[in-house]
Amino acid sequence: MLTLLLLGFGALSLYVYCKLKFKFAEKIPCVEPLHPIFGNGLEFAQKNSYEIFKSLTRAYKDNKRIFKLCFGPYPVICPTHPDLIQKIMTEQASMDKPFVYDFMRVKHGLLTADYDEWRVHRKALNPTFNTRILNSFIPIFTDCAAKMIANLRKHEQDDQPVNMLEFTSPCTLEMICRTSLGGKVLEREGKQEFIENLEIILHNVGLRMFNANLYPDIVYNNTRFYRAEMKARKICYDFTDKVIHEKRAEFEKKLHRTVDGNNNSVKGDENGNVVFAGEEDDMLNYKKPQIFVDQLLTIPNDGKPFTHEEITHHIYTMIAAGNETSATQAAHACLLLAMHPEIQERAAAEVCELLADDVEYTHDILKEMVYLERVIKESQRLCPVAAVYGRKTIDTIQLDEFIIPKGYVLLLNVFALQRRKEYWGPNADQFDPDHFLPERVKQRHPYAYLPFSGGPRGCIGSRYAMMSLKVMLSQILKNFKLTTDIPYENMDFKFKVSMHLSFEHLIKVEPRK
Ligand code: HEM
Repeated sequence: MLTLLLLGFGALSLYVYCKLKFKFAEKIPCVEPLHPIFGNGLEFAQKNSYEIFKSLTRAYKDNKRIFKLCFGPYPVICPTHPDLIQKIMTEQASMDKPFVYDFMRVKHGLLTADYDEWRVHRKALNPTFNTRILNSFIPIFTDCAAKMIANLRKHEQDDQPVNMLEFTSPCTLEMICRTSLGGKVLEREGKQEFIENLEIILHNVGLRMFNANLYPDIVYNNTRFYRAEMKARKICYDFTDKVIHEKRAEFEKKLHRTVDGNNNSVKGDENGNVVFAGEEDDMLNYKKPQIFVDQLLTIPNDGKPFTHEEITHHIYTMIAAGNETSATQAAHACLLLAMHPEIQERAAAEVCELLADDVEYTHDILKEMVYLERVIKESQRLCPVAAVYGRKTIDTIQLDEFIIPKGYVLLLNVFALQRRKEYWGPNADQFDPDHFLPERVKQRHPYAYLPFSGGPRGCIGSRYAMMSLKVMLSQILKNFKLTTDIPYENMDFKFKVSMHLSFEHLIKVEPRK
């Protein structure tokens, strides 16, 4: 009897506590069906990641401004209107990331760092993605794309389609590894193991993010996924540690030479990078690619050099954030082009004219690929690889009449946002690159399109991604005609860390005459 009374009292206290704690969200519309104890959690637990994504998208489409999802009593706030999204993206109060980002185990990396650390690191790293540095990467992008084209050529006489992602993935991985760790990184001993184990890490992190039962460390750390992830991390870190140590030794040798040669003074470029003796011309004119790790070794981070751990976390963040996203987006764009022959021909005509006589890629040529840019943007609108992402409040923020306290998760679904007819018109679900004609862009809400997120914590690599995608896609279009048997209406998605097609990118490549 006493036990029953105690249990009853405990349950009542918990109920009252939750009622008071989550009172701020009481009037925010919620998604039905809502279980009295588990909230929406039960429904989610019974679904696979594909069905969860479908229900989430329906909920975002049905709600005009804001709604909530309840996991037990805990509310997750889901804004749907671009005004509210703009506020979230631009206010300091919502600049932090939810706990699931911690599963990546790169706490100093920009993607996951706590707000205070992120602010300092982002300020230091912004210049490492400036236009001149990005331009210094063009020869690397071109070389990696040429290898992808050579591999595709082996299939241009096949009757069977290829899976385009199998060609774009090695290409973007090589781009990101060479621009972040140096030109010869994928020629080193152990590179195959590095690539395979990187895949294991990314896969297992994604698996954990989409399985709430794997969230508690005590559960995950006792699974085979944890053991495989730790083993893979050791192999990858051993590989990159060696590269970073060698780079540091090289940096220190050059620094001594420079300091001695300049009577103990060191010159810096406009980003604060050290300019080494004998390399002034190359470095100040960005003739050599400005490799990310070299920059991390030289730029100050709030007056101090970056530590080995910080450098490692930044490198892995770039690889995790920039590789699969770009590869998948390139494959999506190819499939959409294969499904829309007229648009493909127009884009091909533009790139063939700009790249006639095999001219070398330059910043200006890439800038002139205006139609291709609209194609890429439209493919990011309809098939955004980063379709759902989150923020966490570090202070109270007002969204409409609701005051959201510190410590709550704000969940954004750009897949739903980028297909809303209010902003994209009656053909919102159609592939139409003219959605990005300058006059139409001007009329639209600036936060109705967010494939790279937005505001100060938006993607630092967005221009890198656009340049590398233009090089890859212009080479594919210049060399091949793409066709597919998959009708556009059948495009369907599944959800891992990023959004994927629920089938392969099966495309036939024929030589372009
Ligand atoms: C098509 C390709 C890409 C897409 C769609 C994309 C998308 C995004 C999105 C949506 C975010 C915000 C994520 C969040 O808040 O959870 C983000 C952040 C980030 N991205 Fe990208 N990205 C791409 C390519 C790249 C590339 C190539 C790099 C690096 C070379 C990169 C580096 C980063 C980093 C470091 C962040 C964290 C920024 C911060 O919090 O300050 N991304 N990206």
